[in-house]
Amino acid sequence: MFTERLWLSVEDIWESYLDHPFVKGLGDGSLEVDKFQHWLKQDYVYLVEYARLMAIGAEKSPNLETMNLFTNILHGTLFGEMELHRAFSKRFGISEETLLETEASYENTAYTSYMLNHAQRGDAAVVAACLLTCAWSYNYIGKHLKANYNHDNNPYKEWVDMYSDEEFTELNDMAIKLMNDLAEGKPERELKVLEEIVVTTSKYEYMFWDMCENKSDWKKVIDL
Ligand SMILES: Cc1ncc(CO)c(N)n1
Repeated sequence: MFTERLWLSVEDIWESYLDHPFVKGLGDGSLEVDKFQHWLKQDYVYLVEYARLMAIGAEKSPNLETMNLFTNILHGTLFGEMELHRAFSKRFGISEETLLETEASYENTAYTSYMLNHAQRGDAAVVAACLLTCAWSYNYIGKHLKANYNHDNNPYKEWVDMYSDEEFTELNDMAIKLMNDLAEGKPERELKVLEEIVVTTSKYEYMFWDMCENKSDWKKVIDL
């Protein structure tokens, strides 16, 4: 399967997430709250752009089954995953309006613009390649944290639970199925393009963790 080949080219990058201080801090609960809040806000506006990918994928779907997969992932993102963000923001006394007013950091915009640009000019397989890393790598991290840390007193327990649970795993399985279905029968030249997108989004994921660890935003670049 195509995703088995993809795994070999991203494995090292994904391993590095597990050593990242932000991810480790989520696992053992030591992550500073302000860094987590930075993730919460940046990720909320990230997910709005990410959801657009699935809408583009639905529009470009060659058949009903593919359309069902794209829209199921779209629904799961808006009404499943984003509920986690809304629940955490309530705990911190941040309203949804405030979350949505977040100015995306340049790293955030670079990542979503990269995906949306490829999705808009590519076919449904390209859209599937754009969205794959997000779902798959968070599920990979969630499962790793669930298996390797004790979460009894971890304030981020719900984070680990959600990204490792059955529902999110199903969402990820749909993203993997989409990729394999749509890559089937493609010539090597096109598979290489899809692979490059998955490797690049994997690097962007690392950058996103770093952005949250450093609480990077436009204010740090130009404070006007
Ligand atoms: C940056 C980023 N990547 C992936 C996911 C998982 O969908 C997320 N919520 N945020």
